[in-house]
Amino acid sequence: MLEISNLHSGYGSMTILHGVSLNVAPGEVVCLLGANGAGKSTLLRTISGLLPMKSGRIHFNGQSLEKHSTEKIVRMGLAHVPEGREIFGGLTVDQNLRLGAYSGRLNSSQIRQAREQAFAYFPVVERKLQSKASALSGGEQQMVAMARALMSGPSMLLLDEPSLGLAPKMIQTVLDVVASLKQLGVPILLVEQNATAALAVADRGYVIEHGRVVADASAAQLLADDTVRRNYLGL
Ligand SMILES: Nc1ncnc2c1ncn2[C@@H]1O[C@H](COP(=O)(O)OP(=O)(O)OP(=O)(O)O)[C@@H](O)[C@H]1O
Repeated sequence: MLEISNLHSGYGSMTILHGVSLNVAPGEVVCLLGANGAGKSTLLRTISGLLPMKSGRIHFNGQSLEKHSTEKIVRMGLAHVPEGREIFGGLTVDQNLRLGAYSGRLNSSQIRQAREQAFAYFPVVERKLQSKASALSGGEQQMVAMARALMSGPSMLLLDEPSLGLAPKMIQTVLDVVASLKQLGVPILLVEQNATAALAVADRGYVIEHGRVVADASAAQLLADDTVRRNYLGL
C-alpha cells in the first residue's frame, strides 16, 4: 500500500533521512520507534508532501507521491495527523471538521457517515462542535485533529504522537481507535511515545536511529528484544 525506498530528506541543505526504506501493507498498523530527533516526524512530513524529498521513492497504492502537493496526497487517501495537532484555533470544532472534508474525496452522504463515525470514537468532539478549537484542552484538540483526518475518508493514516499530552485513560482511547480503524482495514503508520502500548496494537515496527532504519521486525519480536526494550520501551 505504501512503499518507500532509499528515501533521503531533510531541511534545506541538512539531510535528516539517509536512505530510509519501509513498507506498509493493506490493513497493517506499523509503528516507528526511535529516540527524539531520530527523524520519525520528518519521515511522516515527507510522505505527506509537507517536506520535499531529496531523493528516493514513495509509492502509495502504486502511484508515486513525488511532486504531489499535500492537498493532492490527501485527495489520494493519505491523511496525516501531525505532531502538535495543528488544528485551526480561531475556528470552531465544526469548522475544523468541515475543513477535513474539503479534499472532496467523499460525497455528502459519506461525509455524514464519517462525521457519525468520528463522533462515535470521540463523543467530546460532538459535544464541543460549536466551541472555538483554541478553547479546548490539549487532549480534546488532539481528538479534533484525529476526527478531522477521518473526515477526509482516508484509506491510510499517518499518526504522529497521537497520545501526546493525553491523560492515561485517553491514551488508551486513542489506541483503541487505532485498533478499530485497523479492523476497518485502514492501515496506519504510527509514531507513538507510548511505544509498549503502541506495539500492542501494531503488527510490525521499524526502529529509526539518526535517520536510518536499524531494525525491522514484528511487534512481538520488538517487544521481546532486549535492546529495544531498554532503549525505546523503558523496560
Ligand atoms: N523545521 C525544521 N528545520 C530544521 N531542522 C528540523 C526541523 N524540524 C526538525 N528538524 C531536525 O530534524 C531532526 C529530526 O527531527 P524529527 O522531528 O523528525 O525527529 P523525531 O524522531 O520525530 O523526534 P521527536 O520524537 O522528538 O518528535 C532533528 O535533529 C530536528 O532538530
